[in-house]
Amino acid sequence: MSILSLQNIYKKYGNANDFAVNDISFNVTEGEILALVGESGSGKTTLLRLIAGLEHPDQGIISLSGQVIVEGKKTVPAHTRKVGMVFQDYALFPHLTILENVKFGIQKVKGNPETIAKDTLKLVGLKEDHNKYPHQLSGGQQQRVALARAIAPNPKILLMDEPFSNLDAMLKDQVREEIRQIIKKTGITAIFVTHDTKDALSTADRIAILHKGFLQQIDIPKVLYENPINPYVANFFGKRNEILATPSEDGFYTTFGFVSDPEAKKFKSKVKLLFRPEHGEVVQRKGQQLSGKIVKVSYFGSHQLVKISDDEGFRVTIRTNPGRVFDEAESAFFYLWKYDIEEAF
Ligand SMILES: Nc1ncnc2c1ncn2[C@@H]1O[C@H](COP(=O)(O)OP(=O)(O)OP(=O)(O)O)[C@@H](O)[C@H]1O
Repeated sequence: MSILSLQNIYKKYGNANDFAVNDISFNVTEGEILALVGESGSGKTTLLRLIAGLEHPDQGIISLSGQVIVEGKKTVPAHTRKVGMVFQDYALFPHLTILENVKFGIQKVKGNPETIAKDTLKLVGLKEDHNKYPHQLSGGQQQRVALARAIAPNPKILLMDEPFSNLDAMLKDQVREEIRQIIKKTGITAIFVTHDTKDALSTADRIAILHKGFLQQIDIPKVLYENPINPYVANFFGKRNEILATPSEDGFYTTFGFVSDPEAKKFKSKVKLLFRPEHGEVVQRKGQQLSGKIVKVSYFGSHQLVKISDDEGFRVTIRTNPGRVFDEAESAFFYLWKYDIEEAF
C-alpha cells in the first residue's frame, strides 16, 4: 500500500532558469526504504525538503497516509506532518545526554517520554549509553542516537539526508547494515538521500535516480544496475566498456574478434557493445570469441581488473577473481556473457 505519493512536483528557486525539481511523480510503499540518488545539484535534497515541508513546490500534489499535505497554496506545516528527519551532521544537542536528546522531541506524544526514549535507545542498540554525551560516542553511535530521536515520536515516514557521508569507509559498511536492520525492525517507511551508489545499492529496497531535476528511473537496485533505462543511469552505477562493432547476419565483428549473436541482423549500421567489467570473463583456452593483449592488471583484494587492448590500442576492462595470475603483455582470451547494444552514431 502506498504511504507517500508525489504527483507532478515542480520547484524552482527564486529567479533560477531551471527547475531544481522538474515534474517528478512517484509513490512510496509502506515499509519500504527508498534511496534518492544523483550527482550534486540533481535535486535530491530539494525533493526531501519538499516532503518534509521545509520547502513548498510551485506545482504538484503530495499525499501522506492518504491525506493531501500539499496542493496549490495549501500546505500542512512541517511540524504537524509527522515526518521524522535525520540530518547529515546528526544535529544532536551537545550539552544534553543521549537520553535527553531522544526525549527532546517526544514531550507532546502519548505515553511516558522517559520510557519511550529508553525503549527507542534499546532498539538502536544503545541501552547502556543513556547518560553519555554525544562527543563520547563514535560516529556510528551518534548516528543511531539521531535515528532514535527521529523515530521516537513514531513518525509516518523517516527522511535522512546523506546519512552515511560522515562515516569512514570501514565504519560505513557496518553502519549501513545496522541502520537498515533497525528501520526494517520498526517497519517504518524511510527515504534517504545519497550521492554514493554503494549506499543506495546495498541499503535501499528501491532507488530513484535524479538528473538535473528530472527523475530518470525508479526501481529495485538489481533492475537499475542490470537494466538501466538510459546511458545516464547505466554510467551512474559504474563504468561500462564500449566496443565498436559491425553487425552481420550472425554476429558482430569487432577489433577484438567476432561475437556470435543472432540479434546482430536487426542492425543496419555500426553499434556499440556496452558491458560492465563483471560482465566479461577472461578465459585461459584459445579459440574463444575475443582476444587482445593484457596491458595492465590492478589488484583490489576482493577482485582484479584486467585491462586488455586490441591491436589499435583500444582498451576494455574485465573483472576477475583475485587468485588468477596474469602477466602483462601476454595474450588474453575473453568472452562477454552480457552486454547492451546501442546504435553507434
Ligand atoms: N536554497 C536554495 N536557493 C537557490 N537555489 C538552490 C537552493 N537550494 C538548492 N538550490 C539549487 O537547486 C538545484 C538542486 O539542488 P539540491 O540541493 O536539491 O541538489 P542535490 O542533488 O541535493 O545536491 P547536493 O548533493 O550537492 O546536495 C541546484 O541547482 C541548486 O543550486
